[in-house]
Amino acid sequence: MDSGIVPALAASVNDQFSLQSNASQVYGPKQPFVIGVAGGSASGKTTVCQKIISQLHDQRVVLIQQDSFYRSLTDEMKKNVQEYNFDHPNAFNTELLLSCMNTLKQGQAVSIPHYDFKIRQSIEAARRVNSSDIIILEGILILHDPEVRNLMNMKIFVDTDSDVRLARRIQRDTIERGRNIESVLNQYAKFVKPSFEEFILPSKKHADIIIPRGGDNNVAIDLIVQHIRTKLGQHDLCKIYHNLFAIYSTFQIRGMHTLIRDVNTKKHDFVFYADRLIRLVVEYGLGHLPFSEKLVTTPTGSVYTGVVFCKRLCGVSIIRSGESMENALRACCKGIKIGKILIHREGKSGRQLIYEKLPADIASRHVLLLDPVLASGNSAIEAISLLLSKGVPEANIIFLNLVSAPQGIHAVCKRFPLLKIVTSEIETSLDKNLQAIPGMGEFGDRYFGTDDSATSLA
Ligand SMILES: Nc1ncnc2c1ncn2[C@@H]1O[C@H](COP(=O)(O)OP(=O)(O)O)[C@@H](O)[C@H]1O
Ligand SMILES: Nc1ccn([C@@H]2O[C@H](COP(=O)(O)O)[C@@H](O)[C@H]2O)c(=O)n1
Ligand SMILES: [Mg+2]
Repeated sequence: MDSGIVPALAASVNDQFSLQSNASQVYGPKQPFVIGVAGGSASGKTTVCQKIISQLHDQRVVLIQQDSFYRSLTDEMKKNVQEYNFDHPNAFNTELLLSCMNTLKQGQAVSIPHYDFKIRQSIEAARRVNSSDIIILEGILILHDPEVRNLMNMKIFVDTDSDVRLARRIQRDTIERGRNIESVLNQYAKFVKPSFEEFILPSKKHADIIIPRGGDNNVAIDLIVQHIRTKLGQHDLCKIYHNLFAIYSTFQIRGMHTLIRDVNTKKHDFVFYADRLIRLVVEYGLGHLPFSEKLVTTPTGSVYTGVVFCKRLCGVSIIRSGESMENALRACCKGIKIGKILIHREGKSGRQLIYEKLPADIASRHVLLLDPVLASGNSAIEAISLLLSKGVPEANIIFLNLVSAPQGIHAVCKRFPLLKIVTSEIETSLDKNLQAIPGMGEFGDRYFGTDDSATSLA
């Protein structure tokens, strides 16, 4: 199949993001993956970026536009705006762009200006932008400057026929940028076309990938997204540990995580969205129970080939946060027995079992172990060891979390390779206090309203 994608210099894609193949690398310091998207005006750069971002919905992506770094025009220049070349490299504040990009590459937040095309004015530090796993830098001249090019792990050139670009530009600039047809045509002939030929077109040779037809080229966009995913080594931990299952992320799930992770979220909302996520984790976890085939007859007289899940189940919550997951489990499994374990934390690594109340016949049940946060794994190991000592087969335990830190995953998955962990998101790391990062604070305090700050916000 012809994708229409041209892998111009595919081998030159910087390999610093090559697939991480061993566990210790997964949570080591990692630099953002920077993608540059260049091309003539109205070639479809912004459209292509939006499509890439939408397909990478389970990744943290930030879009930086070279347009934001346009220099403001003085009043004098504005009077003669028809003489100003907005397509020349000097029209941009490239020093500021480089400094912002370098800060983002170091993983730090930065303030980006906003450029108003209608009044041709830049507003300094208008938008606070956090660094991300992926940074997309888009603009007509981002492949022109060698220093800007050097920032990139992947360089894309959007190649669209010049007639199509002019037609789109007339439409866009008259509708969105407050121009009239005559001024668009004059500017195009005087500056846009000559600068395209002098600066933009020659920069195409630096591209790793050339996309003909821009945003219409879905095959090319799919291939680019696949390549980015491979380079990022997404879901590496799931590849390493076949007993780890992360829910497939959607914008809905990211949105709920955004709310429960936000320090300013009030208790009521925290509980509401945590409950929604917990319900998803519980449903997904139940899907990992053994099942057998079952045929049923529908009201139309047809036969439906279905499944029936194992019914000998119980839940075990690790007090106190784990209790927040009990309701969701009860809602999914009517009348389910739920046991409890209380583990006391002593210092950084010490754990002591304080209390247990488990169904007497637990050894013959499948156990859904409940704890919203897997951090170091110390409490989990204590709880799982107790279940094993009661005769529960390791393969009959499904450990349900909202978030799991890599360190906890390594500790639990290595020690109990037959048990399954089901989680809604994998964290970046643990801090020195053994808190999951980015995390969501003390889950139990926020959920049950025993946190001072949460109570005051409620
Ligand atoms: N494949 C396409 N078909 C039709 N219109 C398009 C297509 N791609 C982009 N456009 C329109 O053309 C204009 C310029 O596209 P845009 O993505 O903003 O280009 P650029 O960022 O390269 O200037 C926009 O109004 C956009 O909606
Ligand atoms: N005040 C301005 C600033 C820029 N332009 C034109 O915008 C084009 C770049 O934006 P794209 O989304 O099309 O890449 C560039 O060609 C400038 O001519 C402008 O008209 N007025
Ligand atoms: Mg654009």
